[in-house]
Formats: sequence, structure tokens, C-alpha cells
Amino acid sequence: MSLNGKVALVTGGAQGIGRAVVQSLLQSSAKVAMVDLNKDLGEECKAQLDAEFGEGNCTFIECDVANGDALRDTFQNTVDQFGHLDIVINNAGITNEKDWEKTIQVNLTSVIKGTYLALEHMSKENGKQGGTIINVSSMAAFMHSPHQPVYTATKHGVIGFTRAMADAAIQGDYGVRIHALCPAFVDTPLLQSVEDEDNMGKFVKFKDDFKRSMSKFGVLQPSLIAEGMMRLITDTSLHGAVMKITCSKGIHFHTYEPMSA
Ligand SMILES: NC(=O)C1=CN([C@@H]2O[C@H](COP(=O)(O)OP(=O)(O)OC[C@H]3O[C@@H](n4cnc5c(N)ncnc54)[C@H](O)[C@@H]3O)[C@@H](O)[C@H]2O)C=CC1
Ligand SMILES: CCCCCC(=O)/C=C/C=C\C/C=C\C/C=C\CCCC(=O)O
Repeated sequence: MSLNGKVALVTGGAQGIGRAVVQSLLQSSAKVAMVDLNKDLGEECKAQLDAEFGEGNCTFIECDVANGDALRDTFQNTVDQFGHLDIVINNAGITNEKDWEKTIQVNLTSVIKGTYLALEHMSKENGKQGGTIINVSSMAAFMHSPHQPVYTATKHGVIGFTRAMADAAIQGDYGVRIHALCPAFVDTPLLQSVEDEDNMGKFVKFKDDFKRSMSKFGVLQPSLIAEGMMRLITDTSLHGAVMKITCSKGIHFHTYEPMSA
């Protein structure tokens, strides 16, 4: 399906899962703002994407999503460059159990801010044209590991926030579809932090438990996660979906009991 004329913003877009989804969006003819903390990687990535897709389709914006003012400017900068905004992927994430407050800031607070900023630019409540938001969680929100307690908490938080906001969007008639995406292990540089004491702190001693889990459940390729994202973006029947992607079941959805309250 063509996304010709659509404008997307992807955080953590210069590497790993974010990079794969930027590539898929460009392949579908969307314009993309690739947002990342890592300037060198972002510029290198943009040069490669310009060579493949032509100049003017992708912009790189250096931004630490944990800096609220910078994130606000990044959204505005995207709209200034491309005219409007249709798709926001709050993907940037870290694992740092030592500086666990930073992990909460990047993985949860910035996802909340990114969702609110996306709504400012896309919600019919604000006179805009609607759109799609995808917040990246993890299978860690369903199957926890002693190796990363705060990371796990943030990924639970992303799902709770996203589901509640999806209901607010439906009941408030925002015209914005809001989803959570939960991949199992994916072959990206993030996984290499498993054995790094600087990242995992005292929980590094549980690394063997984590690695056993990786060999039991397998490791996915970023391209499959991008495929799941494209399905959430293009299937307009989906609203408030919690998509899971695992080696055993591929792309599928979590189902919840109906609310009794
Ligand atoms: N790799 C995996 O096994 C899984 C990853 N995830 C989630 O997927 C998302 C993407 O992860 P990966 O691609 O694996 O990670 P990655 O480490 O390969 O890439 C993350 C990108 O985000 C950027 N980034 C980090 N902090 C940032 C900040 N404060 N502001 C702006 N950019 C920032 C990095 O520079 C990097 O380019 C994360 O939310 C992660 O928690 C979820 C499940 C499994
Ligand atoms: C260094 C930490 C990197 C963290 C990346 C991450 O988010 C990984 C979390 C992955 C999963 C959590 C644990 C186990 C679940 C994995 C797969 C479940 C598949 C179940 C099935 O039905 O096959």
C-alpha cells in the first residue's frame, strides 16, 4: 500500500528496529523524519537513505527524546519541513538498570510526551486530520526477566498508557489510531548490552538466565518488526491493538477480557 503524501516521525530511527521501519516507510513513499540522539549515525544513515530513495524524502533530526523542549521542537521542525504529520512511532528505548531513572525517562516519560505531542499535531480535537501512533513496548511486558526489572516496568507502563489513550482517542473522536507493539528478542545492538555491567548494574549476574531465554525463544530480524508496524499503520480497522511478534507465532495480537467496570 502506498503512503504517498503521508509524513512519519520515528524516534530512535538511526539504528535497529527504528532504522528498519524508516526504510519500510520510505519504500511505501512516505516522507520520514528520522529522530535520534546519535548524530554521526543519523547523518550516515540519512546519506544512505538519500542515495537509495532520493533527496527530500527523509530528514534527520538530532534530538534526545528525554529532553521535553527538544522533543517539542522536533515535532514542530518536522511539520515545518513536510507540512503536516500523519504517523508517529515512539520507538527510542534503552536498557540501563544502573541509571534506572534515565530508563524510565526515555522508555516511558518520553513515550507519553511523544504521544501528547503527536495528538497536538494530528488530533481532530485540535483541528488536524487524524493519524496513527505506535508506541514500542516489548514481550518483557508479558514475560519478565530478573535481568531487567526497571526496563520491564517501563514496558508494562507503555502498554497501560497506550491502551488507555487508545480508548480516550475513540471516545473523544480524535481520529487517531493508537497502538502498542511488543517484539520478543530482536537482533539489534540493544541486545549486546546484556552482558554489560555499565548497563545492567548488579542485575548483570542474571545474564545467563536472559541468554537461556534468548536461545529458547529465538531472535527476530528487525525487518519483521517493521512489517508489523506497516500492518498497524495501513490496516484502518485496527484501533488500540496490542501487537506481539515472536518467533513461534510471528505477528499476532494480544487479547484481553472485556472490561467489567
Ligand atoms: N532489540 C530487542 O530485542 C527489543 C527491543 N525492543 C524495543 O524496541 C525499541 C528499539 O530498540 P532497538 O532497535 O533494539 O535498540 P537500538 O539500541 O538498536 O536502537 C535504538 C536507537 O534509539 C536511539 N536512542 C536511544 N536513546 C535515545 C534518546 N534518548 N533520544 C533519541 N534517540 C535515542 C539510539 O541512538 C539508537 O539509534 C526500544 O524501545 C526497545 O526497548 C523491544 C523488544 C525487543
Ligand atoms: C539487554 C536487554 C535487551 C532488552 C530487549 C527486550 O526488550 C527483550 C525482551 C524480550 C522478551 C522478554 C522475555 C521473554 C520473552 C521472549 C519471547 C516470548 C515468546 C513466547 C512464544 O510464544 O514463543
